[in-house]
Amino acid sequence: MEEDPLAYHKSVLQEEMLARRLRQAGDLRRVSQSREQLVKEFAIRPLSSSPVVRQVTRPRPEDFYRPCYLPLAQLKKIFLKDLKSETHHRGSFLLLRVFCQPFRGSAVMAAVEDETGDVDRVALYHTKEALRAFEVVPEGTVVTVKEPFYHMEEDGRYVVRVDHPSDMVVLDQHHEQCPEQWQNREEIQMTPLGWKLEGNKAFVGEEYLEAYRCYTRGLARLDPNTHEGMRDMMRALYRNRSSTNLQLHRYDATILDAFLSTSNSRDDTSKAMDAEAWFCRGRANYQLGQYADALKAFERMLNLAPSDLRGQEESKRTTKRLLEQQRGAYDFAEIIDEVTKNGFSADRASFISKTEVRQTQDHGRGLFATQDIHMGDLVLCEKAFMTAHSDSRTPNSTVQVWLNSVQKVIDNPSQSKDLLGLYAGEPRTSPISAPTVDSSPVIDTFKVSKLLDLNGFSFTVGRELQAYGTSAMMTKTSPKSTGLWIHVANANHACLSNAVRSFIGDLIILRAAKDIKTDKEITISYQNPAPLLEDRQKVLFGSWGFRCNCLLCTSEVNLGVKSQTLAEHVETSMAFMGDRSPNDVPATDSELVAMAELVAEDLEEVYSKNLVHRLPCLGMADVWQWLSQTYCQNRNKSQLKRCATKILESYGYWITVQESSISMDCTHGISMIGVVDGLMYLSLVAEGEQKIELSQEFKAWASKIYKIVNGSMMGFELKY
Ligand SMILES: C[S@@+](CC[C@H](N)C(=O)[O-])C[C@H]1O[C@@H](n2cnc3c(N)ncnc32)[C@H](O)[C@@H]1O
Repeated sequence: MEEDPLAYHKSVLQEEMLARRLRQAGDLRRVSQSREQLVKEFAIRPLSSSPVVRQVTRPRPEDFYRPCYLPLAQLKKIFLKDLKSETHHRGSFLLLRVFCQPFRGSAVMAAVEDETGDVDRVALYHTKEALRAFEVVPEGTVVTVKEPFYHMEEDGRYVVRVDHPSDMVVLDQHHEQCPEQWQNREEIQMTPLGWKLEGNKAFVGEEYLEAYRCYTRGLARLDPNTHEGMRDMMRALYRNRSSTNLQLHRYDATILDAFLSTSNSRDDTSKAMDAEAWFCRGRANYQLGQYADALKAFERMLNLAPSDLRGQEESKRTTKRLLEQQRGAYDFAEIIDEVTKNGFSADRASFISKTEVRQTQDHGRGLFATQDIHMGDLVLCEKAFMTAHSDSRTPNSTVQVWLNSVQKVIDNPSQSKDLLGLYAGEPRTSPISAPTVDSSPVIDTFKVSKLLDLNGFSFTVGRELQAYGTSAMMTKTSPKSTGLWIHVANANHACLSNAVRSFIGDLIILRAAKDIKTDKEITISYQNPAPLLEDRQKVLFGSWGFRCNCLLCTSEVNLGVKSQTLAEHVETSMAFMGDRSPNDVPATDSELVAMAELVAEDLEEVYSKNLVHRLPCLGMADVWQWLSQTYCQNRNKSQLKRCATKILESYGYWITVQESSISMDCTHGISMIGVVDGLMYLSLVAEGEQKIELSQEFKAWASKIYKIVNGSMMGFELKY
């Protein structure tokens, strides 16, 4: 293979950089730029207004380090001059002021000074993607960087690198650590009313972070024990901040502020204000998936303001969510219509009550059935914790899911336990919420990156409207998306699984692929099972760090399926079919058909023991499919019947036909679209033989399997 000169060049540079880092590690910082140089650099950078492609990459495990878990009060102040290269300054903090407008590259870059006037740069990684740099750290902001890491970046320049957002604490002007020289006199003298008005101005201008800061400063100026007039001001600031938090998706804080703003007084003005607070509370509960609490909040709101249309609408919407949550009452056709219009987001509740997370014997936690679930039934439907879709600006959806998940739990610490409880590799830990230090939850961003690898799913949005398995479905779709579903993430893998997953917008759907008894573990296949055992194990080990020992995998070892022979036959079969589409095979070309029959016969021979045990023989499914399609075109019904039955057997489904009824042994079946094809061929043959009832029964089975594989019936009639 030819070597890519660019890749080679890049790897040489990386090695040189690493060598430089190692050489300089522990050396005292050398000043590399003056304040004037930085002012110039930062004045130019924000001017680039063209949309940037975010080149944020996920860190390599060898670069992981832990966040600071100590409060500021227990850390020792150091200055920029004390920094050492490639060093985590454990037990210390820097006190800095941002002196230029920051800009966003792969990180938010800020030019900072310390109290001695020394200057440098801070790179803030992993901040919320949607925020502009000046919203994250506006010019003039006073910050502390806890346990700073002084690191050489790709361009060969050093920065104070912040990977865990909680390692940087923004200080209020009144904070005891904020030096007088950096205090803004005008701001210090502003009254709570002044802050409220400033906040309102920012809110109207949709500068929600700024509005939040203003209301917070206003509240900090208030003495809660003052007279009633001031209490009204305090409630107003809380109420306005509650609405602001709602806009910022900070739902925990919305609820708390709304609570603190209610007066429960009976005069009309207070009632109107309290109604607004209950509304915010209800909306926040709704967004957190706490529908029962949301409904209560909207009822309280409507008690105070019975004719409020927003309250009426919200309470109707919430009632629907409760029904979905309790009964799994979904109209999937309606949801598909909605998600295709709404950027692939479904306003729906999760239905997970038929399942429970429990400890398994040897695979950590797993998902278990709390009731009997019939084949084809909905096991669960879960709304995503986070999804992201690739686009030209942010080509990597996994990076977005990672950053937005980190931000989501920083904004809503009540959800941190759900996220951080997911499996992130050995050792397994029991779920705990992120600790709050210096008023902000400490989230280890690297841990979130790691758990995303083990728990995230990649999927393709836009498929919902197409018939499953058609070329339209494969081609008329958006690029890859990534999603995280907290409950489903507990499901373990089996190639021979008893449930199948599918996606509609940001909902994941699990349907039972066979009857599942109460207390049985529910498994899904993490990948489309490849015909060869080694291929399956390679992917599972490479991506999830385990080897599968499901019945299919162990049988292929124990039943002596000779991997080498099988691999050769599967390869022959693939090569044969790869060259020829059945559409191009003339009806008269019996030689080709005979060749395909020989390939199939050889494969049956290799799989003979699997067949006796009615286990799937995935390597021969394609050739039977090819033959079925050819016989179908040639209108050779008896051969079609034989080959279609073989397709089903390849996937582990065994049918017995008695008169006009059929029974299917699905014990070891793997639900894939090929099974639906096989059943529809059989339906066609029966129809040709005038056995209408039998034909209908095959079609009913076909639609059942289609629904399992596709999640809904969308596209079935279109395809068959
Ligand atoms: C998405 S998590 C599933 C839940 C996980 N068992 C837990 O304790 O949270 C994926 C991890 O579960 C384990 N796992 C899943 N299926 C397995 C299997 N069939 N055999 C062994 N380990 C499995 C692996 O450690 C894998 O990386």
